[in-house]
Amino acid sequence: MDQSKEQRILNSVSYNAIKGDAESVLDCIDKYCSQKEWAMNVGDEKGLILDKIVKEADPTVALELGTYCGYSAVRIARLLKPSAHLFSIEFNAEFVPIAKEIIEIAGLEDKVTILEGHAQDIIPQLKTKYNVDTLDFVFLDHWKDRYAPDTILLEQYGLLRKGSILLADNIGFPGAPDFLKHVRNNEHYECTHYPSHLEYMKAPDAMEKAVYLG
Ligand SMILES: Oc1cc(-c2ccc(F)cc2)cc2nccnc12
Ligand SMILES: [Mg+2]
Repeated sequence: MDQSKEQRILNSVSYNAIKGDAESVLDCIDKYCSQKEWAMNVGDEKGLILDKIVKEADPTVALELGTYCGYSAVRIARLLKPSAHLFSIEFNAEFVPIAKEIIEIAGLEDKVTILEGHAQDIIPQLKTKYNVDTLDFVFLDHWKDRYAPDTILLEQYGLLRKGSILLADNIGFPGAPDFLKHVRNNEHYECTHYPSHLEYMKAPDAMEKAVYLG
């Protein structure tokens, strides 16, 4: 059976990246996806915004919704302090082993736990099954119509604390209007908009930071 695009991305990382070097893994994926095959990684331009917010948050416990090939998991985990951990939720069973392998090539397998399933099923288990207290940072990068309901789940399950930082990808394109409606003009959130561009393209996109105020 023909290989998938995601398997081809893994092949490229496995062949070209330096084992244990997260930067080289990111560079390899960005090179492959800008020169060979477009893929929905957050990419190098929006990746710099992600880096900035992760450094600002300096999270002990981070959550990512939408692992895909593990690009943003590597991007986030490479910035985490020794005691910190990233949980990443992915529902597509084909992507999970590819992301695990890419994260391992980056040498970050101890910092990242990939949870396979739908966010709406896993979020309710984070405290009980995964011993999470509250989340310091959440990166939303899964299906856009799930940003708002999953954010509400995070609130309802007591997973956000005063100062928890949410960062959402694709606010420009494909867009997440319900999420923006939920966090903007909401006394419980302080929002900041970051205009950018769609990964590896000239088309406009944006990210939104929403700090939970309790
Ligand atoms: O960053 C992204 C971009 C796109 C996407 C798809 C098709 C286009 F034409 C343009 C952009 C989809 C995404 N789905 C989930 C998480 N992130 C995504
Ligand atoms: Mg995205």
